[in-house]
Amino acid sequence: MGKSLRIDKASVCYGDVTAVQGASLRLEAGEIGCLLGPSGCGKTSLLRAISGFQSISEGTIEVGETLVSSPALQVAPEQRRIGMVFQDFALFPHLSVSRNIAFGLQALNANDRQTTVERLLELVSMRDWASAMPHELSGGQQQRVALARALAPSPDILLLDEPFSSLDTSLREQLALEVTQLLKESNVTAVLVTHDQQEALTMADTVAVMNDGNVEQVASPYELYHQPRTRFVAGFIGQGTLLRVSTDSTGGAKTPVTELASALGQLPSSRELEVLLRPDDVIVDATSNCKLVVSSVDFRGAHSLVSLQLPDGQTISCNAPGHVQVSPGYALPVRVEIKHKVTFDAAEGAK
Ligand SMILES: Nc1ncnc2c1ncn2[C@@H]1O[C@H](COP(=O)(O)OP(=O)(O)OP(=O)(O)O)[C@@H](O)[C@H]1O
Repeated sequence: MGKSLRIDKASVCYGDVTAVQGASLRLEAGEIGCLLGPSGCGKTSLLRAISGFQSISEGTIEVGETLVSSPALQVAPEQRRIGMVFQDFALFPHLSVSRNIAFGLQALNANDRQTTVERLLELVSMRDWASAMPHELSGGQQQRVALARALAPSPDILLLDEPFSSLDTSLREQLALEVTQLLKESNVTAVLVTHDQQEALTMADTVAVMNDGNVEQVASPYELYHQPRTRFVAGFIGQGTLLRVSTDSTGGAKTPVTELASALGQLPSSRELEVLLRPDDVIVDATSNCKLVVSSVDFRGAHSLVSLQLPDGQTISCNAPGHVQVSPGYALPVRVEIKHKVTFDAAEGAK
C-alpha cells in the first residue's frame, strides 16, 4: 500500500534559474497524480525533488507522516522508498526478465524473492517471458518489466517519468490504460510526468497543470476540462475556442448569432469577456435554424473537428459525427449547449 504525498509550496532553483516556484500538490495513498505541462515548465525538476535527487529552496515535501525535503533537509533517495520508471525503461541488459524484477529484492530470502517475482510476472502478464533477455522484448513488454521491477520492493511512491514517450501512439494508448489498472491493483501512490494531455486525462486521479515553473491548477481530469481556472489551462487541456463576447447592460451577449446568445445566457453585464466554447458544446442538429458556414474539416474517423465561421469573423469548432460529410462553404445547422460556462475578463488576457 502506498503512502500519501504532500508537496507544499516547493521551489526548485538551479543557481539563478527558478525551475519550480511554490508548487503544491496533495495525493492520498493509492492515488495517481500527474504533472502535466509543456517542455521546460518544471515537471522533471519537481519529480527529482520528490525522488530526493534535487534539493528544494522553499517549502516542504512529506511522504506519509515523514518530512523528506525542506530547505534544511534532504533525505537521501535510497532512504525514501520511492520507485522509478524511466522513459527509456533502463532495464539491465545482461539480466533476464526475472532477474531484473528480482534486482531490488536482495533483502528477501530466496523463497520470498521467487514468490514476489512470480506475483509481479503475473501482474504484468509476462510469466511466459521470465527467462527472456531485455533485447528479446518489444518496447511495451520492456516497459511492463520496468514497472514490475519498480513495484517489486513495494515502494511508498512510484514515479514515472514520461514512461511511454519512446513508444508509438497506439501502444502508448493501450499501455496507459494497462498501467493505470496495474497501479490501481498494486495500490501504489504514483506520480506520472507527461506533456501528453490525453495520457494525463486517461491515467490520473489528480492532475497538476504546470506552466513556466508554476502549478496553475490541481484538479481531477473532469474539472480541468470543464472548469479550467486560467486561460493557460483552458487552452492546454482539450480543444476549444476562447470566444470574444461583449455584454450589454442586462448581461446579454451581443452577438448576431441568437442561438449563441441564448446558450450563453446571463453573463456579467457591460463587459468584454472571453467565453470558452468546447467542440462538444456545438452539436450538429438538422432541425436547427442556426446555420454556420464551415471553414475547415479535420476528419478523424469516428468524428470530425469542424471549424465554423461566425458573422464577426471569429471561428468556433464543432465535433461532428464521422458520418456527417461536409466541406468548406457548407452551411451546417447546429445547436449550442454550454453545460459548463467558463468566462475570463478579456482585459486581463490582453495584459
Ligand atoms: N541542471 C539544470 N541546470 C540549470 N537549469 C536547469 C537544469 N535542469 C533544468 N533546468 C531548467 O529548468 C527549467 C525546467 O526544466 P525541467 O527539465 O524541470 O522541465 P520539464 O517540464 O521536465 O521539461 P521537458 O518536458 O522538456 O523534460 C527549464 O528552464 C530548464 O532549462
